[in-house]
Amino acid sequence: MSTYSRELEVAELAVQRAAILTKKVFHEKAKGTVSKDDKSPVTIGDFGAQALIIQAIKKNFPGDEVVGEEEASTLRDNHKLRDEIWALVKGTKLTDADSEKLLGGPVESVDAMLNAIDAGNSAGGSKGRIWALDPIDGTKGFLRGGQYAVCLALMVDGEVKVGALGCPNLPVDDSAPLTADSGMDQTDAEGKGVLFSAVFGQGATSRPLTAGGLAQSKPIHMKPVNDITQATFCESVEAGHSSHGDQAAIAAKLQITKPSVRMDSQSKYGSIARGAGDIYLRLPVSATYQEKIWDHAAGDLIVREAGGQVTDTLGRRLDFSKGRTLAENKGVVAAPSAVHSIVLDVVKEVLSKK
Ligand SMILES: Nc1ncnc2c1ncn2[C@@H]1O[C@H](COP(=O)(O)O)[C@@H](OP(=O)(O)O)[C@H]1O
Ligand SMILES: [Mg+2]
Ligand SMILES: [Mg+2]
Ligand SMILES: [Mg+2]
Repeated sequence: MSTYSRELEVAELAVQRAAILTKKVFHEKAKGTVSKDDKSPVTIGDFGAQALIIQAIKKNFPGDEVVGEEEASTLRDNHKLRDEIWALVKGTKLTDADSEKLLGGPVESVDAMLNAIDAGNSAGGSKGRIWALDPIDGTKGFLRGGQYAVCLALMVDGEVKVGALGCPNLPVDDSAPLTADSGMDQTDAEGKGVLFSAVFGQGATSRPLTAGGLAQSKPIHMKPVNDITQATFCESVEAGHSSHGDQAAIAAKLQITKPSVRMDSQSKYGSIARGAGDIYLRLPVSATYQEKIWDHAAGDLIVREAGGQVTDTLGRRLDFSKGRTLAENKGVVAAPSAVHSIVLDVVKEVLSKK
């Protein structure tokens, strides 16, 4: 067995199972949205997916820690919300019985569910085996029927070794043209739903996210950019997460005329890794915001294993060993290795003039 093959299998199946739950939530009218302290939304889908994934990790790798985005305190007070999530979690399993067994089976009780959610409380750091989990990345995209991703990565001694990204609303076809988030037309109909994954040193792959899809793994590679003026940029939909103005100035300096493709979540990393887009820029809007490790860990590895380079806007590799945030980084520049330095130079030039 190759290194981390069991971790990869568990990660892929756990992401696949969690995506069954998030899709179900999307198709129900009431998504059980609550606002967190920072005013960002969290839904019953985020909580349910976190519970299912941590359950699978703890059953398979009891000594591992998890840095998960969500925590259960709201649910301990709000029993209506808690019970809605429990009904979902209880009813979600993989259709393949052997795979379900590999994940360790169902969550046993409401209390076990709350405890699983709260087990995502690791402080992170540079020692040992720590998983980074974003049960729904791009919650705003999820709510509007756009892109979102179920994101899971294993870090060992602060370095990402395994990454899995489930993107229920991206096309399965790696060569499908990239389309900007445009709302309700991107729902998870047949033909939609892709799972990207990577193991350090072993390349990156994509496959259908749906049942049976795990056997259809294909290697993915970034597209060579022979003429930078023809490159396609991906950026956040939310102008508060990445500066659209700075992106436009950088594109103009590189003489890129194609409009950027705006999409929520780490689906941007997956899309450039398979050559549907070329460059992902995340340009800091606030001087104080620290990026969260769960928003980047899986995507960083998948892009690098597909032939890309990922740094921050100052050219430093993303450092996942600093705790729950990328405390030593500012923004993200992800591009094919051959053109990364060209893009980075222009990013530095534009940002230094501000
Ligand atoms: N001011 C800010 N700057 C950058 N990212 C931010 C931010 N505020 C929130 N985010 C993060 O942006 C993520 C979405 O990224 P994107 O814009 O690429 O879709 C959110 O993930 P969640 O949706 O999991 O909360 C959240 O963690
Ligand atoms: Mg969030
Ligand atoms: Mg996120
Ligand atoms: Mg999230």
